[in-house]
Amino acid sequence: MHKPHDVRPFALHRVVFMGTWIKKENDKMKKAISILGSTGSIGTQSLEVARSHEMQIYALAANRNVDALEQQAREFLPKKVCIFETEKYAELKQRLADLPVQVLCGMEGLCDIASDKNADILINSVVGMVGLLPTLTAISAGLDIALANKETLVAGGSLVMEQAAKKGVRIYPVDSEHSAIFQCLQGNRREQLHKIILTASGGPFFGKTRQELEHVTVADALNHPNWSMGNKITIDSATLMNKGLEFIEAKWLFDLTPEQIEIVVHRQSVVHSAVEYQDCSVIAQMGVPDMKIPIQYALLYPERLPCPTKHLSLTDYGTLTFEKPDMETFSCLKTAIAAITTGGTAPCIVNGANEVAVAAFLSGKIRFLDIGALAQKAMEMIPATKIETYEDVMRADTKAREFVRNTIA
Ligand SMILES: NC(=O)C1=CN([C@@H]2O[C@H](COP(=O)(O)OP(=O)(O)OC[C@H]3O[C@@H](n4cnc5c(N)ncnc54)[C@H](OP(=O)(O)O)[C@@H]3O)[C@@H](O)[C@H]2O)C=CC1
Ligand SMILES: CC(=O)[C@@H](O)[C@H](O)COP(=O)(O)O
Ligand SMILES: [Mn+2]
Repeated sequence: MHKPHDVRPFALHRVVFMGTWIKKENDKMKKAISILGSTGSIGTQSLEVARSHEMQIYALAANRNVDALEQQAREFLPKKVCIFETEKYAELKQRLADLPVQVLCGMEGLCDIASDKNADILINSVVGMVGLLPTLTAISAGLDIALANKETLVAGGSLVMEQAAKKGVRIYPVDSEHSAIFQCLQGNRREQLHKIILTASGGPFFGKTRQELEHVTVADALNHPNWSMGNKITIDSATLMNKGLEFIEAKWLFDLTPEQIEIVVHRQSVVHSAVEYQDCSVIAQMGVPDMKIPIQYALLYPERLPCPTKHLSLTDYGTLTFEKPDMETFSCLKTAIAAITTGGTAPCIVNGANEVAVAAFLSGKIRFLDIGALAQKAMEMIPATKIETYEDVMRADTKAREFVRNTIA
């Protein structure tokens, strides 16, 4: 590995050429960003936002997509690049040999980037609870986080929020609903909040019966009506586990009780969520369904600059609809709410079971309804325990994964 670069490249005013850093004094828009999960749906849209505001990219990380990572490294000239899969390290290093970039790998590499305060903010957009340790590492280092990786909060929300508060680290929500809630909370008194209204699209199977869901295919489940996203979250949207994970994410981000969270199915995904205050005023955040809006808000908060997306035309929609979710057919939602009501490691168990079950569904090993059944069974069979440390979370996650693997085998 070559010698790391100047460790304080952003401290001074510099205007630089040919791939070195541009940092203008007093220019708050020109943030330096590190992205974990840069090759995914959120990662690439984050880079679009960064490109449109000429932000600096300090570091990039992916799982195993060497082609995309190489291309991103050539365009954005980061100081550090990490590939999680160690078997891909030598190839990436060789491909980037002509660039002044430090190439890292594995969890060590992710945590190196997460703790590097040459960046102003870390976007955590990896998929799965593998994102928890980098999140905790960024918090220990005192680095602010734009958090898309909801599994981090589902599995270890108590640890994350406690440590962020202790360190004074800001966690900006990227998830569209949570960004909406965060936006609706601005300028109002938190103690006067009555409840939040978390909207759900209902996914591709809205209105279907369990019998109709028995033989749906992977392609059917990946056909989300409004959003183009990575495979795992798209399946979660189809089972409504995504809304269950978001219920738990909202609980931790905004310090709510389960009773303060209402889920409403809103098929158009235009109202991204709403909050109701004690005076019965409901404030909603709306916009076209495009993740670049919440990503940009997280990165530029509190600024509201032009975003590379479309303006919302309400008359193009005409009608916006709101309905109750069907928790009997979409049992994942019920299971996730039961898990956070139980507390401790229960949400982590449901999350771990769901991650393995979704992967099994995507590879054709189980059927669609098995996902919810496995998550529920894991929660029933594995006793929930208190979370005091990261190891407590990891133990529960491992048990849940083993349980599902053994049940499927
Ligand atoms: N997509 C969306 O619109 C939304 C997503 N989210 C949340 O954001 C997160 C990311 O979702 P999305 O972008 O859709 O997912 P994708 O599957 O599109 O992308 C996942 C990204 O994470 C990388 N990755 C996976 N595992 C690791 C690892 N161990 N180490 C480093 N990188 C890793 C992947 O790399 P590689 O390409 O090499 O596999 C890829 O860059 C999820 O938690 C999701 O729930 C939240 C709201 C909306
Ligand atoms: C874009 C985003 O934030 C997703 O989490 C979205 O919410 C998925 O849609 P569902 O409402 O169908 O889960
Ligand atoms: Mn969401």
